[in-house]
Amino acid sequence: MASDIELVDVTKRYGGTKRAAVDSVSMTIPAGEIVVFVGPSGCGKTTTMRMINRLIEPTSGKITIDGADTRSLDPDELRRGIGYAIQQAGLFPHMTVAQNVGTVPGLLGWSKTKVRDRVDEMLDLVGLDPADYRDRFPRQLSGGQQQRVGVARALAADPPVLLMDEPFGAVDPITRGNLQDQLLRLQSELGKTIVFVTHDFDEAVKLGDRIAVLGEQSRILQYDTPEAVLANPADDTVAGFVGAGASLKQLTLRRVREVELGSAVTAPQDADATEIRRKLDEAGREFALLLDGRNRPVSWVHARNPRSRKPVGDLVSLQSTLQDALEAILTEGGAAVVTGKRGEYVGLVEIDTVMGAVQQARDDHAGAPA
Ligand SMILES: Nc1ncnc2c1ncn2[C@@H]1O[C@H](COP(=O)(O)OP(=O)(O)OP(=O)(O)O)[C@@H](O)[C@H]1O
Repeated sequence: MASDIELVDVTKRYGGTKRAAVDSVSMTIPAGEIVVFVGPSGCGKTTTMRMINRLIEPTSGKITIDGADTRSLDPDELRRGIGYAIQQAGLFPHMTVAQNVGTVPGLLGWSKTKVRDRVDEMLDLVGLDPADYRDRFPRQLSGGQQQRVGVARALAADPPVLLMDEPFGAVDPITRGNLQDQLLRLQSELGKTIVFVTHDFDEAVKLGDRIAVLGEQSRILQYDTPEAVLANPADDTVAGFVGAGASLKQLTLRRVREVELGSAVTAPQDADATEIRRKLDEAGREFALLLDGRNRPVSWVHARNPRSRKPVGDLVSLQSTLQDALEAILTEGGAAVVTGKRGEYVGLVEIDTVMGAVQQARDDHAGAPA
């Protein structure tokens, strides 16, 4: 279950300020997508997001969720239908994990057993063993665990809409990466409409189905898919946000399974030198990939010296990104070896394929020069 969100000429002027914090923003957030607001500090991201659940009341303009004008709804009721996760999780310190996660279902009048089951289900979903964590207090959790509980709480009442304001801002980069992966996994099952605020353009690229790059007063500088924003930034400000390495970032968006794989000359690892040389001569290649009895890559051999073998190091899977493949190509030299579900050899990613993918993204999104 997911809902469209529509903002029409939404403006927020805080009391006592001359300039609007958010000036006449209009946008549609499609049902079931993750839309990321990214922009500099103070540009109005949080204000724009909080107007959706009326934690901040718009000065003018209209916001609808599934066509219903949010002004026509009771704010408390509206907020119960919208999950909300914020930086540092915002957990109630005097409540246990279970009480935190169960807050909204409790307010909605669910029975005790139903709330308890739901809490356990949500903790499982975000990778925390309920038996271990249910009765802890927030201070007894790491930063990353608190963030997970924050996400579990936001999801507990199964709201069609989720607002996430820098929810992973306060954790180290590795935990942050794990939390992002987990959110993407959850979203592939849940298909919520998610509005996500971040300062971090790389996070926006990773998570967003679409990115709204916001400037001063939440002016929308560009609203498009990450691929399109990277390949063709709308103006210099957006280009500045994209930063250096746009091509490398493009590669994080493409998976190995999406490109045509090359093939290596292969031989069983116990093949003799003459046999290997014959195969290489036939194919006009220099290197052969030796496989074990279950077709798993073991080592590379060179035609000139078939007895000296170089173990295969970095492998990539069909799920890996092309950036992972490039990394493997650079460390391994030559090509990245791709393996399937059971570790079996399925093909190679070569450097030309990687370069072709970057070029293709540019061609696909080539617009009028900004
Ligand atoms: N309660 C308030 N009263 C007056 N001005 C406010 C208030 N809250 C925010 N502002 C101003 O509104 C503008 C937008 O703030 P907002 O928090 O929405 O920006 P943001 O893009 O989320 O920033 P950050 O990334 O730093 O969190 C800022 O200039 C801020 O100073």
